[in-house]
Amino acid sequence: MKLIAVGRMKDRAEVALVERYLKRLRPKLDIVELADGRGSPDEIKRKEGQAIVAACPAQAFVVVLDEAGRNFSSVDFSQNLAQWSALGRIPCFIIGGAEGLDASVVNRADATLSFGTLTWPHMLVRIMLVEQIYRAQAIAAGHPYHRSGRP
Ligand SMILES: C[S@@+](CC[C@H](N)C(=O)[O-])C[C@H]1O[C@@H](n2cnc3c(N)ncnc32)[C@H](O)[C@@H]1O
Repeated sequence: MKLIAVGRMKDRAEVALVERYLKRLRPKLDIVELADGRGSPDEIKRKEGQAIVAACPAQAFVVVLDEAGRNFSSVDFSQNLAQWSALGRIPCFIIGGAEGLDASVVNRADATLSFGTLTWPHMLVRIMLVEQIYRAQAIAAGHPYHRSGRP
């Protein structure tokens, strides 16, 4: 699996949180960090969008992180991730930068994933995504990391 994310994660506390889950993932998640674009907000989105689309493997199953995207329960996300992986296409997650995502990226999406209608900082989205991928794998494996607690 692959994650294409705009921006370099420098904060040690954030890096440690990503690493906490990243080292447990099977299959692994390769993270490709893209440099922040420069210029006006529109130019930034366009340049970052070009770089994101160029970094997507041709056959990838592209999952765009978007607050206007689809809300999954963790169990639903686990089942969908298994289905996407079974297609024989590499799941490729995308997180935009401070200006958000260009339409060219949203149009490339095979699926979208929302963490609610709140806008989150992109580095926090990265941390939450790797945790949810780990949770999805734990659910699929029947590992007790995930406890639904719901009746
Ligand atoms: C700081 S946000 C961008 C905000 C930008 N003004 C916009 O309207 O998209 C950076 C990235 O984090 C991700 N993101 C932020 N909030 C999200 C949410 N609630 N669900 C899913 N992804 C989110 C998206 O990929 C977004 O492009």
